[in-house]
Amino acid sequence: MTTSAVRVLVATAVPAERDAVARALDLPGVDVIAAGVGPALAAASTATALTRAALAGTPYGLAVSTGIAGGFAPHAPVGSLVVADEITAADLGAETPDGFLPVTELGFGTVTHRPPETLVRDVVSATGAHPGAVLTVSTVTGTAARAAELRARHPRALAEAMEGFGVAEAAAAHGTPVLELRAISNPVGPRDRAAWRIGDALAALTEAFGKLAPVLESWQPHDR
Ligand SMILES: O=C(O)c1cccc(C(=O)CC[C@H]2O[C@@H](n3cnc4c(=O)[nH]cnc43)[C@H](O)[C@@H]2O)c1
Repeated sequence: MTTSAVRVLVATAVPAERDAVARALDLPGVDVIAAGVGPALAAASTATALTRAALAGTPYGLAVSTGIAGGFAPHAPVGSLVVADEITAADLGAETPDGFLPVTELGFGTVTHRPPETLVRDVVSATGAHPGAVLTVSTVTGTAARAAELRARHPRALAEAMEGFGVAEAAAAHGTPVLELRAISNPVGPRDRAAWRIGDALAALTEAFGKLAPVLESWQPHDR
């Protein structure tokens, strides 16, 4: 028996990232959208796309959050790739005199989604991406102190970006597996926007998705 490829929704934040991915991924059944910046808009856009496809009788079997990201030095240098084995909302919770409490410790919701292990392994093999935790933040880190605080709370964190958890929440609501792949454009730390290597990171993203095409074409949800 032959199995057909699952439909894949790839969500970037901005059009430049969408175009970098689309340059390498021209496959039937793969849609690449610019879903907006930040977890809320990413979740809304992703949920809308997933719902539309489901109502049309052509549901997606995988949602991918991707784009550029900040990397935690020295683990994820500029120009490298990171694939999330854990997508964690790093600032969803409450500040207390004793430190940060995630919403889960307040008795609500979830702060982590885990992509399928086999898919993460396949992405590592195909692209050379480093596997680790990718944090989702609503505020880009701008100081060394905040970077150190995040790493202390999440010792496995390799990168931070602003959309992964939103895409993952939307995917989870549809029972759809999720993946997050990031190309590092800047170190997480003191703000120096002029030093962001956006062009290099977008080129790395295009190269990665070129290598990923056969992985996405052959992946099946039961491989989870
Ligand atoms: O100005 C441009 O040409 C341009 C091209 C592509 C992308 C951008 C963005 O500004 C994307 C914003 C997007 O990037 C992620 N990101 C990148 N670095 C970090 C970081 O250090 N901390 C958190 N997020 C980061 C994030 O997902 C943003 O949505 C501009």
